[in-house]
Amino acid sequence: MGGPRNINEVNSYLKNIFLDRDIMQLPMQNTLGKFIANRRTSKVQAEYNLIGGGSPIEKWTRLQGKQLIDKLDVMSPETAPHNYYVGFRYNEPKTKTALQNILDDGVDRVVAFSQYFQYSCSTSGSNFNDLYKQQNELDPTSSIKWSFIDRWGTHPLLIKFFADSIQKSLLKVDPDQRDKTPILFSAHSLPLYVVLKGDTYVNEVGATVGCVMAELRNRGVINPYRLVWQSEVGPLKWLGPSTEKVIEKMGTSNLTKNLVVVPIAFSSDHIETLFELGIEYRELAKKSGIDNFILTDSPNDDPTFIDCITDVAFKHLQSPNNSNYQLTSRCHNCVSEQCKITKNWIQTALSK
Ligand SMILES: C=CC1=C(C)c2cc3[nH]c(cc4nc(cc5[nH]c(cc1n2)c(C)c5CCC(=O)O)C(CCC(=O)O)=C4C)c(C)c3C=C
Ligand code: FES
Ligand SMILES: [Fe+2]
Repeated sequence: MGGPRNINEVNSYLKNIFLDRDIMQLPMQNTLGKFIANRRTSKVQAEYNLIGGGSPIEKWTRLQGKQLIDKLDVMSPETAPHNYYVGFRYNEPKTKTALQNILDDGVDRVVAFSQYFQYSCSTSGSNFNDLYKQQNELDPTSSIKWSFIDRWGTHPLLIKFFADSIQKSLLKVDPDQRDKTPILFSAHSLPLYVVLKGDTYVNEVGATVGCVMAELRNRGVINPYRLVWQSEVGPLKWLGPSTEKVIEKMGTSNLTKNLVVVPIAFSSDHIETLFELGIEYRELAKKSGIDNFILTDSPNDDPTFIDCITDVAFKHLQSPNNSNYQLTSRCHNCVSEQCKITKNWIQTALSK
């Protein structure tokens, strides 16, 4: 997604989100999207002010990219030297900027590596659609050989990262309460109509949670757990149960005084982890009677996570077409002409 680097970029960042037809379709989108973005700007600016005045996403993504290519140069000398480019969707450096830099550098082989572990047409799908449009404009003769990493939510090192950080967090609970402490996995929600369209995200987040819990059970961890959904915006019906309501009820019904919350769908910190979970829901938990609210760390530059993205890229370079058929398949009820065009391009690019 990217994020505003300072509060002056919040308005254009929100406009870009509300004008993206892959994430939402509004009547008279050009007018209504801008209107909603303008109305939300001061609220979102205040939230960014509480987390340091801007999004840390570019800092984390560059640290991840740099460490990934350094490791890859050693592991895969036959495909070296490697380089990384950051392409965000709603704020600079956008995909268009990254692609222009790639072309200026004379690169002829590129892996489009989605940093969302779990695929949704509203996130990764929107980015692949944008990538198609930008390359069609800037590189119409297709001088670049492309391949795609579209989902990796059950990679063993990703599972290890989450299992390790949950175990570390449980150590912050008194031993006599530790095994009973609920683990709440929280992911960004989807409007229900997107789920019914056939979007695979909910399923894929569930798969990540299932693998993390299987690993923890193997290690003898017996805690109860739930998967809950955060950050709904606007009047639509969204997938529940909502993170906010579950935290509140767990506290007010006296179910627990300790809670471990795990952001399970984000590769680095941003407003949803730092503000929504770290400030807003921490306060809500406290008010509801949960004294010990423990938020696990986002992957950021954790060494296990860096090993994970390196391994994902390394395996991909050895076998670049292995996600081909899943990525080119479409949601059951997809009516988007753009999805069709992008998926045709991906199919053609992979067979080159
Ligand atoms: C990781 C998964 C995400 C999914 C799936 C997702 C779907 C989705 N989001 C919106 C609308 C908004 N999302 C906004 C912010 C936002 N969304 C995600 C992640 C997913 N979204 C992140 C990480 C962020 C925050 C980024 C940051 O600022 O650091 C916003 C803007 C914020 C606001 O106005 O409050 C909107 C709007 C929809 C409609 C949707 C599925 C269709
Ligand atoms: S909306 Fe999922 S493929 Fe088009
Ligand atoms: Fe979102």
